[in-house]
Amino acid sequence: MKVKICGLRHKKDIEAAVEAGADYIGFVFAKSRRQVSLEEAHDLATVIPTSVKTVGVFVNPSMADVLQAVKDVPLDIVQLHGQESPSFVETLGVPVIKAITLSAGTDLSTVSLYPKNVHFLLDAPGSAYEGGSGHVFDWHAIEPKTLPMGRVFIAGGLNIENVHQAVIYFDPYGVDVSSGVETDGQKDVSKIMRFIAEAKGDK
Ligand SMILES: O=C(O)c1ccccc1N[C@@H]1O[C@H](COP(=O)(O)O)[C@@H](O)[C@H]1O
Repeated sequence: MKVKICGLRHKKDIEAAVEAGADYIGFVFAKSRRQVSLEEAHDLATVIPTSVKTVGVFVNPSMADVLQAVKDVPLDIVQLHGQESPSFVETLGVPVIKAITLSAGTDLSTVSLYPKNVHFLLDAPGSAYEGGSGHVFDWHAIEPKTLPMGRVFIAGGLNIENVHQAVIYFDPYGVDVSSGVETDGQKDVSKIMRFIAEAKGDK
């Protein structure tokens, strides 16, 4: 099971996540209380080994901004959390995780319109920002077999208590967390380590 820890802003948290076995480290460039600048992400990325992928999170960015970040940080993958179209993703030409926010009436048939190498991330709708709300979407509104689960990350309100259930229910490619590994709005190293162990089943 792949694990992405998102919204990291301090080297000590990144080092703990890498040490515990995180596969992806996410930097939020979108408007958020977790937002980092390109310069900050570049400095933070110096403690990430090449075996761990760096992911930049954007909401409806310009192509130029994304490509600048890919080059400057550098980023391995771009996570698009807005209404970015299949043609935007195709033209971008870099590895993409496309977020799909799930609420009543979300049309999942759009998934098939994106390039076949795109990964998807299922998330709850945002509240203050476009993501990272800590809210869980209605898992049972989704029939896992209708989605390419080998290319899907589950996100949205995951934490130490529910991540094992999410892994069993969806059997996804990976899981993704931000709020659930925080205490009082700050990343919590102990929660990061326990989350990764729970997700990977090596408690
Ligand atoms: O984390 C944010 O602040 C954020 C802001 C804007 C778009 C996406 C964002 N985060 C992504 O949302 C998922 C779910 O977050 P949570 O675990 O429910 O807090 C997170 O993993 C990020 O990929």
